[in-house]
Amino acid sequence: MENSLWKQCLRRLEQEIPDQQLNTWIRPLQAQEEDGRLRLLAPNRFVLDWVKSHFADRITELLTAQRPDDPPALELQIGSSAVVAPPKRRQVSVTTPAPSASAEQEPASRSAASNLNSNFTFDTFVEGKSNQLARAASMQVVENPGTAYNPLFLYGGVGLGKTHLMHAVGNAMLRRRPEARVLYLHSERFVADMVKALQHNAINEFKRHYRMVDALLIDDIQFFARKERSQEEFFHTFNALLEGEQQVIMTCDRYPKEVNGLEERLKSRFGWGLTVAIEPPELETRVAILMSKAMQEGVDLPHEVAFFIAKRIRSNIRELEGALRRVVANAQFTGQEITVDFTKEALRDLLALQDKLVTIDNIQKTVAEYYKIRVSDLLSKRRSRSITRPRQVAMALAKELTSHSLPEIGDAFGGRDHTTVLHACRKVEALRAEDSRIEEDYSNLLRTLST
Ligand SMILES: Nc1ncnc2c1ncn2[C@@H]1O[C@H](COP(=O)(O)OP(=O)(O)OP(=O)(O)O)[C@@H](O)[C@H]1O
Repeated sequence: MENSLWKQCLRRLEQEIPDQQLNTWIRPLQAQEEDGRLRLLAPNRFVLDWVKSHFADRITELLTAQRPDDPPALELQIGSSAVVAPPKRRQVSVTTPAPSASAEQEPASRSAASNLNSNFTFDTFVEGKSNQLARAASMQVVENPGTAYNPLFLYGGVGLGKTHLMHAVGNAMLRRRPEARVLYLHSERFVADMVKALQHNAINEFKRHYRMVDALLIDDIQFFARKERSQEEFFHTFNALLEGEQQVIMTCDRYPKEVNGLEERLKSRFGWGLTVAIEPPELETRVAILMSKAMQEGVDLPHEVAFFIAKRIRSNIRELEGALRRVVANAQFTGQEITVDFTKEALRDLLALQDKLVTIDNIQKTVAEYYKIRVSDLLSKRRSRSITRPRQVAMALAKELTSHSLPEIGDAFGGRDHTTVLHACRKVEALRAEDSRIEEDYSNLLRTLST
């Protein structure tokens, strides 16, 4: 059967490796099997090197386990088995109108035309575990635009910094080469422009406009879903840019393969470059972001206040910024000092709303559903691993997400002692550090419960 070796490996790897890592490193690989050999084609050197150093041994093990008597050889190389050839390294010939004199003389007006937000730079982007890879890949794109990772595909939930990073690349490219043509736009704008061009019989100008850029930054491509004509146009624009080694950066609120109503050929082509997730930031990063935003605003934010806000607001960075803005505005308005008590008061409605949303009841239901067990199991005395682990996770979540005390949490879990809850919290903390599956489960649950 075609690719059966790889399919079996993949099934195992899917159980062993967290989803974000699978999406970035494993799923973009294309497999070819012949004469007892498995050849894996990586879209670029970065993916190739990473797979070689992090996964090749494990893949070899899995192959050997499938055929212990005659272990298949593993070959890793750059390439694509797509029916349509991947982009060639040649310049595409587009008719580029001569730049206008004013644009030549004033790089600033270029950047205005780029639609870039000059505040979204690498300097103002706080690095954390949740965005490390995305940030590193973005910086690489600045170093080698059009060739390092093309396209660069950033995905993740709302308000996590995708747009910020994309603009940071654009701004850095312009700083290096003020004459570069960098264009940022939202996918909706692409669709609207195309409709207008069709109405005015100007589709050729439309094509030319988008194809003459050095870098096209296009946000929220989930908006292309079910818009066939726009996808068609985007597909051609995208191919032309890739062929010309012009950089394409895209963002999306989810992994491209999970966007319904997006053509398969687009989805598969998006994987030719690098696809990286931005995850919700962990507590330390949220604190660092708040401190950095406050500093930019010239506000003296005590560390314990940043910590308090970051602990209570977890859903996304936009909300975090909103909360900070509210506290700062209140302080300026009333002339009071920013303390934890002042912050509690300023954010009272917001925090009350959160408390209402995240109850122990809610946590138990969500955890039970996630692990496919019953809420009554969580509250029971049963001690099998399949029940105790979810129970410990639920207790740790209750401690992290609500303001209930340990005895109260113990009570809510079938009348357990507070030391049992404390033990559960420590156990889960240790497990998260050493077992990536538990870490992934915990972050998934945190995300579900805090949005
Ligand atoms: N790591 C970070 N450091 C500093 N600020 C950040 C960081 N991540 C996000 N932000 C800020 O959070 C806000 C929301 O980020 P952004 O608009 O980039 O989110 P997004 O992921 O594109 O969301 P959407 O999908 O809604 O467009 C911005 O003001 C941005 O500056």
